[in-house]
Amino acid sequence: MATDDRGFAYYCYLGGSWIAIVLLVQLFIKTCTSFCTKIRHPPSPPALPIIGHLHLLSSRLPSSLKTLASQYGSLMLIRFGLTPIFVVSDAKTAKEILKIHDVDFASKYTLAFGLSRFDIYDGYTFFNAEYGTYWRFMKKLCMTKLFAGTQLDRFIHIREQETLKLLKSLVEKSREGKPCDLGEELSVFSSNIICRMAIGKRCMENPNLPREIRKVVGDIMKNAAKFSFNEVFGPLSRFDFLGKGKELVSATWKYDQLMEQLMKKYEEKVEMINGTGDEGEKDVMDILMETYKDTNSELKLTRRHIKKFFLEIFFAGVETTATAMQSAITELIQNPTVYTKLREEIHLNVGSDNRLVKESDVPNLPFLQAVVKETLRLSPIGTLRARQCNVDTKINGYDIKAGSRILINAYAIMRDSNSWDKPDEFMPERFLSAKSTDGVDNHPTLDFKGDQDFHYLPFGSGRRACVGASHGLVVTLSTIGMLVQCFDWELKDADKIDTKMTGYSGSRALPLACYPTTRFDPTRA
Ligand code: HEM
Repeated sequence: MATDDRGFAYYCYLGGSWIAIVLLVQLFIKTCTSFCTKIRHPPSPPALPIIGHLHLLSSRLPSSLKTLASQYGSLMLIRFGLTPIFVVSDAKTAKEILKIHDVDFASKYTLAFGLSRFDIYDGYTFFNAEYGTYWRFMKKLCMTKLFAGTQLDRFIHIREQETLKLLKSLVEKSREGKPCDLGEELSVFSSNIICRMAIGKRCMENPNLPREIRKVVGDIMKNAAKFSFNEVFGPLSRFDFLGKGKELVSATWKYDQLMEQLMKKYEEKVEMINGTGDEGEKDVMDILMETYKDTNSELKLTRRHIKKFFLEIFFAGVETTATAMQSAITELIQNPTVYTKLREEIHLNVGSDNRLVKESDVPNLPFLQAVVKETLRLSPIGTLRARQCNVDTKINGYDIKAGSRILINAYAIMRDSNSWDKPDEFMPERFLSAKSTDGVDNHPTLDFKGDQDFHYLPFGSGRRACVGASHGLVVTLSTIGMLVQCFDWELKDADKIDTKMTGYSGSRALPLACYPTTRFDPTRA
C-alpha cells in the first residue's frame, strides 16, 4: 500500500513537471519567434485568459470598441474570447484598408464560426466569400445585370404599387385612431419589394409567397443570430448546447424546399423561352436560371449557389432598407424643427395635397437628402465591417499577417470628433452649408458614396461596397418624403423609443410604435 501511494505521488510529480516543461518551452519558442521575426502588433488592452477582452465589451459593441479606441488608438488588437481581431476606428486607417490595400483586404469572414456546422449552404456564400473566382463572377453579374440601373428603372412600378399599399395601411390606422408598429410595416414593405424584384413571376401567381418567404427567412435569421458571438467558446462553439443549431438546420431545409419548387418552375420557363424567343420581363431568378443553364458561362453556378445567394439578398436587402427608414423617422420624430423644415421643402417643391412625392422629385429635395445622409451617419447599417487579410501587410507601421481578421468600425469613423462637428447630434444642415455655426468645416459636397478621405461610408467602399445601394437609396429617400408629406407622427410610448443600435448589423431591438395622423390622403388624390 505504501509503495502504491509513493507511486501515485511520483506519477503526479512527473505529470506536473511534464506539463510545466511543455508550457515553458512553448513560451520560450513564442518569445524567440516574435523576437527574431520582430512582429509589431498594434496596441491592445490587458487581456484575461480564455475570455480575452470580452469583459471590456458591452452589447453595444461598436460604441464600446469606440471607447477602447480612444485609449488604444485607431488600430488596436482585440481578443473576442480566443479570436484575435484588428479593429480600425479612424478614416485614415480605413482608407489604408479600403483603398490603398483594397485587394489585400478584399476577403470577408463571418463572426459566428460555430454557425458553419449548421449552415446547409456552408461554402456557397457570396456575401462573406473570400476574394476569388466565385465572388468576382457574382459581383460582376450583380453590377451588370441583377441590380444594374436598367433593372432599377424596370422595377419602378413595383415600388410605386408597394408604396401605395403601405400608405393605405397607415391611412387606415390613422382613421381608426390605432397605433402601428412602423418598424414592422416598413419591414413588410421592403420585403415585398425585394421578393417581387427577385421572383416577381411567382409572386403574381401566388400573392402569399412574399409572406411565406418572409416567415421562413425570419426563422433562419432568428436562429442564426443566436450564434453571433459563438466564437467566444473557441472549439466548443461547434457544439449545439441550446439546440438552436438543429432549429436553424430545419428552418433552412424548409427554405430549401420552397426555393427548389420555385426553381423548377423557372427552369420550365427558361426552356419555353428558348423555344419561342419570348424574353418577357426578367426578374432576378430569370437571369440566374439562364446563367445556371448557360453551358458557355465562365463559371458553373450550382443550385446551392443560387439558393444561398437569394437567402443573402433577403438578409442584405430587406432589413437594411427597413432599418434605414425606421432610423430616419425615429430621428425626425425626435427633432420636430427638422421635421417641419423637411415638410416645408416638400410643400414648396411638390405641393401639400395635389400629388404624392415621386422618386423623380428627390434630386430637387436637398434637405430630404441631407436628412437621410445624416441618419446613415449616426445610425450606420453594418456598423462593423469584416475583412480578412490575404497577404502579409503593414498598416500604420504594424504587421498584419495573412489570414488576420479585421473589423472596420464605421460607427466610430462617422462619429469621430476630428472629422465631424458635434458628432453625436442630428444636424442634417452639416451636409448643406460649408461652415457650422461654430465655424467648423462641414461636408456640403459629400454624396452617398462618401469621399476620398473615408470619413463617410454609408454603403462601404472599394471592392466589397454594397451592390444594392441604388435600390436602397431610392426606396429610403422617396418613402421618407412620402411619410413626411402624408402624416404627422406621435410616439405611443415616448420613453420606449430605441435610439441605440445593438448587435452587428445596427438594427434596433424595440418596435417603433406610433400613431399616424393623416395630413394628405394619397389614396383620394
Ligand atoms: C439603405 C439600404 C442599404 C444600406 C445602408 C446598405 C449598406 C451596406 C453596407 C455598409 C455593406 C457592407 C460594405 C462593406 O463591407 O464595406 C453592404 C454590402 C452589401 N449589400 Fe447593402 N445596403 C443596403 C441595401 C442593400 C440592398 C437593397 C441589397 C440587395 C438588393 C444589398 C446587398 C448587399 C450585398 C450583396 C452586399 C455585399 C457585397 C459584397 O460583399 O461584395 N444591400 N451594404
